[in-house]
Amino acid sequence: MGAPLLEVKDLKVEFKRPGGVVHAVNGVNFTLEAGQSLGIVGESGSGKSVTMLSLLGLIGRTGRVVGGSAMFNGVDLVKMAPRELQDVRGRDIAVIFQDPMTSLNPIMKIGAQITESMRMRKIYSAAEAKERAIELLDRVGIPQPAKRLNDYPYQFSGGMRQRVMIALALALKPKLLIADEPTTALDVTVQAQVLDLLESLQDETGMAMIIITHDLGVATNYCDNLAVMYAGEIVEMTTVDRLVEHTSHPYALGLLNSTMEIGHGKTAIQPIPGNPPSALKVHKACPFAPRCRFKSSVCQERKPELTTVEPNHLVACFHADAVVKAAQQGDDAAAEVMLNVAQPIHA
Ligand SMILES: Nc1ncnc2c1ncn2[C@@H]1O[C@H](COP(=O)(O)OP(=O)(O)OP(=O)(O)O)[C@@H](O)[C@H]1O
Repeated sequence: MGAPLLEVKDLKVEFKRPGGVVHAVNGVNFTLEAGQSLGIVGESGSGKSVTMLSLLGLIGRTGRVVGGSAMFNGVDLVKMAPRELQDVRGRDIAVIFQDPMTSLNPIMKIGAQITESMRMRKIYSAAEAKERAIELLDRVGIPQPAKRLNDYPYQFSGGMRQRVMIALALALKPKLLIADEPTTALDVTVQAQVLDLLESLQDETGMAMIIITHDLGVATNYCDNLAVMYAGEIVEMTTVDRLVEHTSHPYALGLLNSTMEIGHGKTAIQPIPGNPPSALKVHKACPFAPRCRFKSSVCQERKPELTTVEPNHLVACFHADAVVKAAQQGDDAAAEVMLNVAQPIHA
């Protein structure tokens, strides 16, 4: 097999701010094959967006990639000059955001916005670009596409604006589409329509897709693989089926149990107690330990590495076996299992 489409190794991103340094991404590793879809899930502030935005040079003036690499199609995105990166962005990698207005220009007709990138790169003549814009709007489900080319973004509903943004993102046939909370602002019915559209577009075009979401239900329904992030790190990564059946990190188990339709208990939502740690802190021990019912003294002494437990299944937890056992036995048994494995904590 050839090189993956995207290979991120030990990526570290920081922000400087008056109160100190924000350690937003603390050594993230993952690979994505062409045509695959990866869901990145985790609570707010876990570093999902910054991981992806840093690859595209979109972390502003205070953000800095302080370590690692991101090989995409044979080039390291992290080392690219801003102009080169701008060229990759849009052509090979497209991004869509929760709020389409961050990508759409409110004072420009959408036809001109969709054709702009095609004309700038001189791939299509003006007439061909217009034809393709109509084709794209039609494909994303905008009725009367030729007529709507002359409308401004405010003339579309939220769901329709998201479809326009998808058309814009697909204009140059990207190899990778990054969707950052693509449907969070939409109502549930429209959410499903937009996600179904993304899924069928991915099948048609063969592009790879990364969906960043705090909604595990969305990720399990629409992705091949999942990466669970906590405190700026990936703590578990595997296929959707394996994550549900062999959940091995206590945080991933907590996320599953807090999602009614897919949780192991399948009876009631069980929220994860406590709060995520401050991003100003550098972690020498397991960052999840303070919230973890599986913790033992080692978790407070050292940080677990992301380790391969099975082909295509990586976990960063000293007690992964106990978590799997507890998850498979159901939650009532979890505490009992832990009585057997946990050593006392010396605070
Ligand atoms: N421009 C910035 N300046 C300073 N800190 C930032 C900046 N952008 C993000 N951060 C911090 O980086 C950390 C990771 O943020 P990120 O947006 O990646 O989280 P997330 O998992 O995507 O959360 P959400 O779902 O809320 O977007 C957070 O602690 C956040 O406060």
